[in-house]
Amino acid sequence: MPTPANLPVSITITRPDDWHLHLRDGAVLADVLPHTARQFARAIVMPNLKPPVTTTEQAAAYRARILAALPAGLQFEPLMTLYLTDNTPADEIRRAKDSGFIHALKLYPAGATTNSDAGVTDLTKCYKTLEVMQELGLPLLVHGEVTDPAVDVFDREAVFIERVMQPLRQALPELKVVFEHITTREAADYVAAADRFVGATITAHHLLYNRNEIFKGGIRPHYYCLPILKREEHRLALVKAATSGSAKFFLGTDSAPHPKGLKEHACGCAGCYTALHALELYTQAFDAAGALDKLEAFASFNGPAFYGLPRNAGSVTLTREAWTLPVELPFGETSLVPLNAGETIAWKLA
Ligand SMILES: NC(=O)N[C@@H](CC(=O)O)C(=O)O
Ligand SMILES: [Zn+2]
Ligand SMILES: [Zn+2]
Repeated sequence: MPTPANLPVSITITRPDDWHLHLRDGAVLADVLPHTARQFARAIVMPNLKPPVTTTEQAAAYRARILAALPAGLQFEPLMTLYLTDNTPADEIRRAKDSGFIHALKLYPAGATTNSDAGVTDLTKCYKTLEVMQELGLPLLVHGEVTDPAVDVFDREAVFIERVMQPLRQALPELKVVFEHITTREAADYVAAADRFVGATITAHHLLYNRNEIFKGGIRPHYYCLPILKREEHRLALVKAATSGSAKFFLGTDSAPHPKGLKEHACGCAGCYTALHALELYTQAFDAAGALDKLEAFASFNGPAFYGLPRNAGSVTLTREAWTLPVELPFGETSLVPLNAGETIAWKLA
């Protein structure tokens, strides 16, 4: 189809980063890492391995395995994180900061999501440790959902704001906090109204889809992730936040690979694999909002500013050029189904 004359046919932006990524470990690393490294110069690497990455020593070893899996010719810097537990000692925070390669700690409320069993049972238990993070300027990244089974799964993020976020920010007002993968109007409003110590990542899939997508013509497990897709009004609030020009919102794909057999399953895993085409999906979302001019700050400037890191050198170009995604990808001994498998999308990374 010819492109109408008034639509931009390409966009060039400073090389972006992914501020929320799951790379997993072992043989599959080499299958997923090149997808990310092709688009992004750096990524905040999530620590929810089995067992979780809880010490600086473990993070150093994991970082070395990531770099060893990087194909020659690709430049990529993994920004490591530690998994916060009820017992993370203050000394571990100092070691993490001194390492130079650990950029944050991650809060998984115990039981909230994939590999969160070793997560925090009550955040107030961690306040002493968080105080040291505040002092050293090491951000806390939060999976912002309560785990109370009495709370409806669609309300868990909004309730987290009241039950965890507000008391935390009251107790430690200068602790840098990233509200990860926000999915609701409540979270977008909360972050927009907060001071400079709070930021948020937004995924491409939460910008593009509402919860209807999970149930279109039958149950579609590849659209199941946590926090779960919400109503259209929430998607619109996320698009508004991402395209607002506010420096508090930045790109975080939450690309989360799971083997095909565990997604297409009676009790399927949560997580969408978008690393293959993330930048194209974000471009599509910003284009649909008429806000391509806001993509660069969201993808390439706001994240480094929040983390106190320099912007990347170099650039990437996307063209309005339709291409069809593979139906599956290699994933160690098994296979991986990307989000939008077999579908044609409108933008292509050059
Ligand atoms: N987002 C997801 O649905 N899953 C993530 C975990 C997470 O980010 O919560 C995963 O590790 O699979
Ligand atoms: Zn999460
Ligand atoms: Zn995640």
